[in-house]
Amino acid sequence: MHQRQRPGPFRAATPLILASASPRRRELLASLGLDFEVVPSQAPEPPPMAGERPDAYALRLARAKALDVAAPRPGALVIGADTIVVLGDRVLGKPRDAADAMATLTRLAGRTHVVITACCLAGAGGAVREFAVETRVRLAHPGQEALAAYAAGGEPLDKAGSYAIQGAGAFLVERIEGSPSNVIGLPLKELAAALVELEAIRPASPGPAAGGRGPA
Ligand SMILES: Cc1cn([C@H]2C[C@H](O)[C@@H](COP(=O)(O)OP(=O)(O)OP(=O)(O)O)O2)c(=O)[nH]c1=O
Repeated sequence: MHQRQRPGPFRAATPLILASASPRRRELLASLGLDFEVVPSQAPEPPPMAGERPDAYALRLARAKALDVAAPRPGALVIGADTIVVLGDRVLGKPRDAADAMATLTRLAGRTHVVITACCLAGAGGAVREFAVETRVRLAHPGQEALAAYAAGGEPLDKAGSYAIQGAGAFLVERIEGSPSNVIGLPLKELAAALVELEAIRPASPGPAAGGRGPA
């Protein structure tokens, strides 16, 4: 699938591929103004290994997704990412069903957790840049009834941590420290900086509306 370019602060300077099936990641990357292909990775997402740090785990999955898509596609820069929710030292992935979502939300409610999104930028020769970004999120406890209704509503099902700050799940969010886009699936500030440094993207030239002085 091809994501058409739309207005935004950057332009692609090299062919870019987003190795993701996530519509949120597609939207976030497109918001930068970039033209790119979408090729979801078929890499498996195994659970963390014993003793593996959460950021190392997220990086391992992001790398597997990027390399899976990059290997047969020379000349492109591939972006792979993985988002996990971490409470204490426990990694909470996507829920199996509404009951599992309710169990996760009950654990998270009234507490602060960390959302980690790891990104791997890779070419056919291997990974060229990797980083993991953390955002701290404190969820309120709105009461069991509201939690159960939200868990049953469907939105939590494909989301790490069983909530979506960009959707109805915003009603749960008491405080967020760090990048909001990182929680939704891509840390846009860090990703744009890495892509600029690799000369894979560059600032877009300002359109006619920018630059000149408007009416006083
Ligand atoms: C906490 C939170 C997670 N999420 C989403 C982001 C990710 O899409 C998802 C975590 O799953 P991931 O396994 O990171 O990604 P994915 O399976 O959706 O897509 P792919 O592996 O093909 O790239 O949870 C939100 O959209 N909003 C939120 O507030």
